[in-house]
Amino acid sequence: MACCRTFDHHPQPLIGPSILNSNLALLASECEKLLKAGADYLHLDVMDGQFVPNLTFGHPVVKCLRSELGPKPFFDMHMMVACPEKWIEPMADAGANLYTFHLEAASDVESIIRKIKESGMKVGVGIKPGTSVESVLPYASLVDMVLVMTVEPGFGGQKFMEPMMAKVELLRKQFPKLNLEVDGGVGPTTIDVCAKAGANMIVSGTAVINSSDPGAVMNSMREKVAACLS
Ligand SMILES: O=C(CO)[C@H](O)[C@H](O)COP(=O)(O)O
Ligand SMILES: [Fe+2]
Repeated sequence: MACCRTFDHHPQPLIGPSILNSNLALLASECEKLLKAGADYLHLDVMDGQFVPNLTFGHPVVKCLRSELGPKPFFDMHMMVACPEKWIEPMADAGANLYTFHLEAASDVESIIRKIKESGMKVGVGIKPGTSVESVLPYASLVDMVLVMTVEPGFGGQKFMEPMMAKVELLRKQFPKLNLEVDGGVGPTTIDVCAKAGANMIVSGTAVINSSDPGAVMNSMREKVAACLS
């Protein structure tokens, strides 16, 4: 099981299933199944209907999930919200471990990073497909993780955008110790390019959830990432 320690060392291969397309009415048991099958962390997609044209859940659900699952599982909050600063304290209080906001939604990036750190959570910053990698470079040394979106945020089950790998390559080259996450359309058919580009945190939704053997899918992706990191 991953924990905050993960972010204090050289990047590790970590698989974080996205529960977006799972049965949300059975959220806790779906998460338990994924953790038992070998998930390193849980990627929880928060959408507010403003930053993206879709709506999921917020901190009250995360708080209940924490209480159901106990203190161990690592919660990676993918905050697809228009006002990222608004939810920092509620998410920290709900038991979130990593708070990833979108650069496009932030008016004062450094202040948001500082507030997240003060709340005790790790910090991630994400960029949408249309956002240049150059725009995130000034913040890469201030955060624990950079998320490169490989689909337009808002929905699971979309097609992987391979041109985004150039962003991952550049970030890995300039920041060898940084955690780099890819999210969107990642699964057995797209993991190779992600691993070769240098991603170490792999979000995978439908490819894991729809598989008859989620554990095997996650293990195989982890091995591919590990082979490229070493
Ligand atoms: O952030 C997301 C969408 O905005 C999801 O994390 C992502 O789409 C995962 O699902 P899939 O692997 O099915 O694409
Ligand atoms: Fe996500």
